[in-house]
Amino acid sequence: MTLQWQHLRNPAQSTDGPVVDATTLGLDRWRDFPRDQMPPWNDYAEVDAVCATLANVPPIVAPHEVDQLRERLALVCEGKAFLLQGGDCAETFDDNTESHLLANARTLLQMAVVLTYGASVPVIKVGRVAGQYTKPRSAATDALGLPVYRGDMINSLEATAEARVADPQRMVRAYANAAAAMNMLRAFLTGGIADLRAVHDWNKDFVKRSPAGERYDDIGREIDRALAFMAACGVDDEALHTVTVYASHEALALEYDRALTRVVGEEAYGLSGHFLWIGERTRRLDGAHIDFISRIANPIGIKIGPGTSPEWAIEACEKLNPDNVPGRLTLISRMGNQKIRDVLPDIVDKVNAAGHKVIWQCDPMHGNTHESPSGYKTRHFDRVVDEVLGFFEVHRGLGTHPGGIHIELTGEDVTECLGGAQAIEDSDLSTRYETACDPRLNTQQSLELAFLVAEMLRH
Ligand SMILES: O=C[C@H](O)[C@H](O)COP(=O)(O)O
Ligand SMILES: C=C(OP(=O)(O)O)C(=O)O
Repeated sequence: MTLQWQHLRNPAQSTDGPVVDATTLGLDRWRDFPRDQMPPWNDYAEVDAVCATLANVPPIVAPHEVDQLRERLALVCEGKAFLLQGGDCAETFDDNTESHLLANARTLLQMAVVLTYGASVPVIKVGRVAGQYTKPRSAATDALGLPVYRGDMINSLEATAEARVADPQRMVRAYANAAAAMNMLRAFLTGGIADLRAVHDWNKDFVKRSPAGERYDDIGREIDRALAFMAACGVDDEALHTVTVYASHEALALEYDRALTRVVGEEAYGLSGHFLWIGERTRRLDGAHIDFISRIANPIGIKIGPGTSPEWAIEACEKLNPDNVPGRLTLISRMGNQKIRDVLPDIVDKVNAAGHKVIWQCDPMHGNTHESPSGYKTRHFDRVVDEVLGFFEVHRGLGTHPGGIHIELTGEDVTECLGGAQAIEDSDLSTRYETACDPRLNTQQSLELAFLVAEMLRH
């Protein structure tokens, strides 16, 4: 099955200019609604000044790319493609390096190859990248009694009271870092690294020696043979040499996302990223985040935790996708492996029965976090896999499409999540525990998961 390229409108090339303005589109109505996880800004005049600057900068992504992603996601909605979304829990300015970005991108591409090859399904690739600089938190203070770290866009991870003050200037740094990341990814992904002929180079040395790395290399050899066959037949296609990875982040610091919103023609586009999502902690239907995201044309996601009712989900669909556009809305379940089989079926069943076109995506990370005996925030690979299994079981049972997975991962050899073929134990966590917030799957664990998901998709 191949993705059908459609003719895409490029509103940025329109000479007509906006035909409606921000006020008509209600882009600032969110300011009047209750807002959870508010960044503790001290100086609102400075916030306004920063936003005025960001309102005039070139955006991170382009409107036609946003439209393209929505159209591709429509295929996921129709059961003809799979959505793979992943990246850091929290991007940091320090780690916004070429090597880190490429390592993460390569891991995502490896997973995509395993899924595409293993399940013969087109895979839409979306990174948690170029903007994932904010974090919702459970408490306002950390274990030391300091204001909690809320992501590099807001304050610093450094454990001092001074570093934890929310600094509006960090939004400018976040923008600059996001722009640099997006620029680099665009250049590299179309400039050879994503070429399927380089599929073996994506396998880093530390992964090659793992069982998942070996299986991956086997696929690589089969792809080599297939490419040689196609070349011999004279078949070549751009899709074999370049890849599109879209950028996504949680729309949490609304000042930032609003400042990077542009009105194009009759619509507003949140151009801080292609795909924006609202988290479990900020999804109140009468709140600021839902209002803001309801007014932009991007494909959007909403995290749904174990406390979600089918009625809530239906109301969210009505509010966020009143025209029932396929590809517009993704419901990202993050229930925990022990709850998904009980809570998700009713939601899927009723949303479906109400006729709402949504993508069902599974985030098997956020419902499975616990503190290890040695005090690390961690997740066990078995529970992650079990939640994905549960997700597939629910959809198989209802005859609906398990549309995608949403993972916190890194291309580094970290030890943040327990288990997997490396059998990471509690005593190993301290070896390379590097996340700024939540534990991520390392490359080997990510690949293992991709093989398992490919099998689930195949069946
Ligand atoms: O990534 C998600 C949240 O920011 C995170 O799980 C909240 O973590 P906390 O409970 O440590 O605040
Ligand atoms: C905070 C996140 O998730 P959730 O809102 O599901 O907790 C996240 O994905 O970074």
